[in-house]
Amino acid sequence: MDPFQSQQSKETLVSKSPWLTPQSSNKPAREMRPEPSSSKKHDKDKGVNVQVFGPTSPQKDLYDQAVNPIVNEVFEGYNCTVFAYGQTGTGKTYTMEGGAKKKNGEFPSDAGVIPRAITQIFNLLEAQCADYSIKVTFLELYNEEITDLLAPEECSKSIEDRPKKPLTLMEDGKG
Ligand SMILES: Nc1ncnc2c1ncn2[C@@H]1O[C@H](COP(=O)(O)OP(=O)(O)OP(=O)(O)O)[C@@H](O)[C@H]1O
Repeated sequence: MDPFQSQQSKETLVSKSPWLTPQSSNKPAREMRPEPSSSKKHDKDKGVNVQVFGPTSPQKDLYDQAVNPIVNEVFEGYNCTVFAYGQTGTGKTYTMEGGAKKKNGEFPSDAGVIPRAITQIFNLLEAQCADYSIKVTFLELYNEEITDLLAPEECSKSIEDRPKKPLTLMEDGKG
């Protein structure tokens, strides 16, 4: 899955969409907020947009420090993006998807950002006893071509057998 690719140990970039963020003038920027005490060791990184974790950082630490606060901000009305990139084979898929499935309702230690974020979202919704609906899209952007990986007519076939169905890029009314 390439739209949410990440390199865990070298470059993991987490950002909000500033042009879509409501009430941004009333809110301090995320990187200027007080950090939890657990991230004291990253004091030197405060105020910078890109923070680097060491190569031995476990999936949970990366999630708790970099992504958990972003998901909370979604519930405050922000549009957020977890954007990750890196050279081929550096661990983007591993970081985002993780290496194994849930066992006995518990995440394995190598569960990635996506299952952890989905769990956090549903936990927050359940805690609010909210009526909610959730929409999910899963797009592949490869060689400047966008493909809808959840297109219904393709789901009956295995991934290898599915013909690529490119989507058309369109602008909204504001260009
Ligand atoms: N932090 C990690 N711990 C253990 N194994 C890892 C870690 N990061 C990556 N790997 C392993 O390294 C290999 C390459 O990782 P991965 O496929 O995630 O890279 P990628 O950046 O998505 O590659 P590509 O750009 O080619 O799709 C995989 O076998 C993955 O399981």
